[in-house]
Amino acid sequence: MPLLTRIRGPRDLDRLTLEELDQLAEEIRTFLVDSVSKTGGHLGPNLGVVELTIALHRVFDSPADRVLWDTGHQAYVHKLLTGRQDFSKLRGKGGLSGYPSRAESEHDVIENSHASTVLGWADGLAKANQLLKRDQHVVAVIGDGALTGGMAWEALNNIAEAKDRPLVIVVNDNERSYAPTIGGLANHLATLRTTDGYERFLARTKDLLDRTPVVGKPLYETLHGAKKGLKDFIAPQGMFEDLGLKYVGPIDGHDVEALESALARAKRFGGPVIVHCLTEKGRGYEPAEQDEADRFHGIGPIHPDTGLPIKAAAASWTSVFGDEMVKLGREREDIVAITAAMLQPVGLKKFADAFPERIYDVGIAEQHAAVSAAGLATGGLHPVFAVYATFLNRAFDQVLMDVALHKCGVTFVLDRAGVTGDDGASHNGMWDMSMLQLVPGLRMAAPRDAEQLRAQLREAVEVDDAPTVVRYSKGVVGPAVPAVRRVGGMDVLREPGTDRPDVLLVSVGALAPMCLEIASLLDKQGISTTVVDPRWVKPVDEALAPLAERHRVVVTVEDNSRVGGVGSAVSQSLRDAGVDVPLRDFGIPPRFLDHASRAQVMTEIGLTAPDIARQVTGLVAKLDGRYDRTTADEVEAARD
Ligand SMILES: Cc1ncc(C[n+]2csc(CCOP(=O)(O)OP(=O)(O)O)c2C)c(N)n1
Ligand SMILES: CC(=O)[C@@H](O)[C@H](O)COP(=O)(O)O
Ligand SMILES: [Mg+2]
Repeated sequence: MPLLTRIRGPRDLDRLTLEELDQLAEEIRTFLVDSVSKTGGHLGPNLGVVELTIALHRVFDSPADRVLWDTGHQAYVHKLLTGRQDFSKLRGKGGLSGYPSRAESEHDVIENSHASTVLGWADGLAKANQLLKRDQHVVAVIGDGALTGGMAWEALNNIAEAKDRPLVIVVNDNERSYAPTIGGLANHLATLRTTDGYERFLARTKDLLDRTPVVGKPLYETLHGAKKGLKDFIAPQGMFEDLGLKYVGPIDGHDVEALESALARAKRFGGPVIVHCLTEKGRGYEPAEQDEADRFHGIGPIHPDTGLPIKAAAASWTSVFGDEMVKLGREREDIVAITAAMLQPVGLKKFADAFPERIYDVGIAEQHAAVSAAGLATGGLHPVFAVYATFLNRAFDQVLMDVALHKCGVTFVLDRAGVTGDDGASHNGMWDMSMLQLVPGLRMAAPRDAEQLRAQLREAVEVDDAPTVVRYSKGVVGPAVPAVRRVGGMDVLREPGTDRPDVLLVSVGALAPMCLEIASLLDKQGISTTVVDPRWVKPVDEALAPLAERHRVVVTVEDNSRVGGVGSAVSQSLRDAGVDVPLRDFGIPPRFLDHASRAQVMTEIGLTAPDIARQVTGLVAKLDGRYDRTTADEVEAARD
């Protein structure tokens, strides 16, 4: 009799026997593989937390108690057990989010997918419970990878201070982020893992003594009672206990009974307590268990029986970057690379294989990566820090005050810039070109195709007295877009034969093909358009003002927030140059975008050729004093 479909909420777990719980775990794994192999998603992390999530929801009473997830990519099982079992459109428009979502469920709290924040949330909630005398347990699940993030230690420092403030921290230790987790913390967790922990000793002793009841029970009670001395003897003080946190573990993270026992003890403790659980990423699905790269951390659709991807990988922006980095590494010994626990996803694996002594994986620690890069540059090297655009947000101050203030030659390569879509609001790389406009001296490039990516990366690493940024989209790199001619540092991609064209369209980065389509649509309306790619969007090229002056209107199009982006910078630059030409900037609206495919999101926010062409047509019509809906509707018709 299937069990999973009979679980409508966590309390339905209470009536299950241990055998039924094992069956449920098996059903969940089968469900995850069947479903996520179709939709793509974080299969490996979720296969690793099946028993842990079951035990959490049996010991704690969500939503009365709060169960919090760090990063949230491993919350699929949590969703299955809290009334959400339709994964058919996971991460798709109208489907379940790939992360916790308050709109989906009262069981969800943290929606963002940025790592290392859960302990901060938990600290705040625990403080609120204490002040408001609320009888609520707070449980925070954090992975070993997320524990390498600085914010986690800021929170732990606070949590450890209040011995009387209940808070359960579950360390989900699978020894991996994508790749094996690096650093001193990982080594310490390994020590704790291998030390025959007090809990395991007790469990073994209990098991042994249960088999000899006459001697067993009193002896077990004595051992349990002598726990302080025994524990110190068996399990040397770990870092967590040195901090003042009670430590329970290591616990087999796939043994529901052991997990429930440990979690129940932690629940009763009455202060901050760490439950160290040992899990296996990808557990129960052989292709994932065998995958040494990242245990199927995040996958696209796969053949469930083999684990092989349905679609062969095409040339991506990431792979173009990775290949060029290897060439650069051969040409220049001073070039080193940095990743924040994402060596493979940012395309630095080949560089690492070629130059193992010149790659630094700093863990999920983007702030440290930026400051360390300032140190590397000051030490005579040229660091290239490759990171997803959205994850650089948290290192803004380090870029500003450590790298830029000290005029360090550091190159930041921002992958997944612009709308990414299916990973939801917190993953879109939509803030970088606004945020980095603020950094004095920083130079920023947005390549339009593979050739420009290679060229602009090379230009960037030549700069040794300021931070440089190269940012590009997620996924398959677009078609080559040739230039008609170069003006200043900019490439003219298309120009009409007239002396004073109507529109100067400033095309930023990977949107070049769309901008050329806009120009074609405008042609149909009798509107002449010059398309220019600035290549380096910061600082604004001095040649732009005189070029703009020869047009009736300037239009900018960028895959970044409209607020403070390239459009704003161009507008300010033209004003400063005394060029009084109307400007209309198109970009991402300053709001959080729900998960959907990139194309669906771009359509929804009107960042498409027909939408922009229609609006520009209306703008030009207004200039001609002949604006009416009809004109705009004509372009609407041009969509087809
Ligand atoms: C600030 C930030 N940097 C990078 C990432 C990308 N990322 C997502 S999950 C992950 C690894 C997390 O490892 P861990 O916390 O151990 O969780 P596990 O996947 O092992 O369950 C990384 C680096 C992120 N989500 N947030
Ligand atoms: C949870 C997380 O932050 C990463 O796993 C992210 O989902 C990966 O994104 P890509 O799939 O674009 O590499
Ligand atoms: Mg991990």
